[in-house]
Amino acid sequence: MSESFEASKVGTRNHTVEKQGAYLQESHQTDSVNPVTPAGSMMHRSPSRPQLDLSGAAIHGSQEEDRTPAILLPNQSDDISHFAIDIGGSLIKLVYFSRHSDSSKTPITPRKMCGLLERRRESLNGGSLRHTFPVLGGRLHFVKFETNKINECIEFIESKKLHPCNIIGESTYKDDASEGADDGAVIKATGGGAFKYAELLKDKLGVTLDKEDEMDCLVAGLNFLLKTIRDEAFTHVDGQKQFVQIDPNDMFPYLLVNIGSGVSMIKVDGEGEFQRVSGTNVGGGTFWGLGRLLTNSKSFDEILELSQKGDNSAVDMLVGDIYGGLDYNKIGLSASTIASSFGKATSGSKDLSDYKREDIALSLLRMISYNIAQIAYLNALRYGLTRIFFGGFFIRGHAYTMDTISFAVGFWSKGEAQAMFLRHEGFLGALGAFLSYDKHGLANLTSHQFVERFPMGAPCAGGEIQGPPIHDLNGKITWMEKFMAKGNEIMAPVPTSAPGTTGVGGFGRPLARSGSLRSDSSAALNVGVLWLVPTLEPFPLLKDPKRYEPSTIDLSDDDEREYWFNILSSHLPTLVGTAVGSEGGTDGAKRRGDAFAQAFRAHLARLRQEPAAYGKLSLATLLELREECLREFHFMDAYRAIKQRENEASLAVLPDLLNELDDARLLALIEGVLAANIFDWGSHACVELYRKGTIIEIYRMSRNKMRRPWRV
Ligand SMILES: Nc1ncnc2c1ncn2[C@@H]1O[C@H](COP(=O)(O)OP(=O)(O)O)[C@@H](O)[C@H]1O
Ligand SMILES: CC(C)(COP(=O)(O)O)[C@@H](O)C(=O)NCCC(=O)O
Repeated sequence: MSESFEASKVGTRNHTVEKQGAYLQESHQTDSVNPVTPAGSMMHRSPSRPQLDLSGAAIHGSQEEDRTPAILLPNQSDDISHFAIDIGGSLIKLVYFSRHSDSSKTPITPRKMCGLLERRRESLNGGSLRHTFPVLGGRLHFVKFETNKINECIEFIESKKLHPCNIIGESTYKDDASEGADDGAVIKATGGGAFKYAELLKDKLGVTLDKEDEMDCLVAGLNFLLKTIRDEAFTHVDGQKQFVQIDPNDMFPYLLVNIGSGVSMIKVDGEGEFQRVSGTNVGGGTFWGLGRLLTNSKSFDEILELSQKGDNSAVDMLVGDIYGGLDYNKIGLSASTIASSFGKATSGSKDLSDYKREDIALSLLRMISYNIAQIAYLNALRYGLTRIFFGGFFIRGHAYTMDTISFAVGFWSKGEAQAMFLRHEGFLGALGAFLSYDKHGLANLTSHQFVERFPMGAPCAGGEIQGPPIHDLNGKITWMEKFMAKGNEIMAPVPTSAPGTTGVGGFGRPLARSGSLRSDSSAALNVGVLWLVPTLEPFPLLKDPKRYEPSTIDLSDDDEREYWFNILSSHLPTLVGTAVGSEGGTDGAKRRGDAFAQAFRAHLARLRQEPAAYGKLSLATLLELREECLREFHFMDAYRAIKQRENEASLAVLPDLLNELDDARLLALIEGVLAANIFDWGSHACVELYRKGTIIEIYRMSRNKMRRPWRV
């Protein structure tokens, strides 16, 4: 039981909050798909739903000393971190997996793991391991690097030890005498760099790249995201982000426009059924390359930042410039429509240095975005498609870019087609490559089996680690303290971008809400860490599990959101006190408590700026975020001390209570559970009751007074 909120919510709102408890842990068997690519090549997927191999399971460490000893599953075939890589013309994208378990408690080194796997293989006569592919509980991380700094990527892989074992458990250690030891790990790779850098990766990491086709991977990655990840796709119009619920049974056809260095346009008709229908060499590389030359910017983000302060009418030739300030009404062009991007620069009297870098940056961004959007629309028209997904890192979650593309698609299609964007925009290929490992069976997972988390840890991009390493608690706290001491506001690891107005007919200056973009490294580009909980299944007695929505308080309403943000902020000191108290109130716990408060405040600040930053915001997701934040700072149960006290009080009155109960025991039990559940979510009335009385009184009140539309 937890006292979640202090401040009042009495009477004014009448919400029903259900806990996300409608999932239960169970594994079940589903058939896998074996999609056929257009070229006729089979995309291999796991033939069966995975099982945990529990044989030989043993407690690791002493049960007396350790309250939560780790359980070793020595015969579990693939408890290994590993990755897939997409090496593009501009950026390297890495998707890597890490196990759930606390590595400090289960010090299984990759070498040990290889040994375990070798023994396992021997015991199976080298046979069936390849055919048992358990889906693992663990986390999927998303990281990117600049391709021209590939060595930083290699260092990252080495530092995280992602590469020592290959996907079928073959040892990669040169000194290991076992069969296959010289083969090295086999890593799934896509993008042109999978060919270009194969030798380099072999030399430096000893890994062999198993190349997967780039288009196959893009499509597989996007299909997976649309089917599996909640709040993946969204529209972006006039600075407003709106998540789109995609029906997994009605996803096709659609057009994927992947804006990387160049642009590929792919018509997707089904799982593994697609055709690259078009492309253009005027893409993200063009923007970055030309932009660098023209503005002398040092980074991609610098150009985006410049563009936020620019006025393109100083560079672009507008219809009004040509028509003496008039609209060209007959063909529907207003005076402010861009007639010719960079058209004003034809004037012989001006040099590059006479133009403002900001204006050039905006003009370029609009030129490239409009052009791609227009080609996309024409292809959608050509094939009768109305849904267009834009991916690739050119988008970079940048509001102005998305608004511009949306405007152009809407304008040209007269509202018939819709531009949609993706939170994992640039990771489609890497994800597709990761999914192509036979063993995961990931493609069969459902949205219930993923949870996205946004840790305060160190997002890493371009080789630079921002903030503390994700698993180092002490480093993380020190980092928080350092910033607190400086009086700096720590922002959660996601970027803000300035929404602005745009339009074919307008040249309005973008309205920068924040002064600057958050650094690309801190961005993690609206992408959190995906936790795989493959054993989660929807509660089978739900009337319509697909439509079940556990979060009933939607925080997209400004007032509602502000209300809850204030409640959570004002309750924070009490929560920290409770959490620290539950850990004995030690100095160490206080330090962690302060760091937790700082981290959670940073998340709230981030969400105040951009409520949809982490997906659709509801009260349930906000509370989960807070819980996750507590766990990040190792408060596994903030209410432990209260629970202990309450349990003791409850046990003291239990005999009397049992005597009171009549035949309706089951009903009483369910009512009690529901009452506790409601209390858990912090109704003010319950909190007050709890202050004045005891748990037994709450229970009695729930039985006698509360009348809800329960079925029992
Ligand atoms: N930090 C960055 N460095 C370079 N390019 C970036 C960065 N962030 C976004 N971009 C944009 O992303 C494009 C690359 O997108 P991406 O989808 O990774 O394609 P590719 O596979 O060709 O590398 C670049 O051309 C540039 O427009
Ligand atoms: C060659 C590519 C598939 C490589 O992918 P990228 O690294 O740009 O993501 C892409 O750059 C592209 O589709 N270029 C456009 C070529 C054209 O159709 O004109």
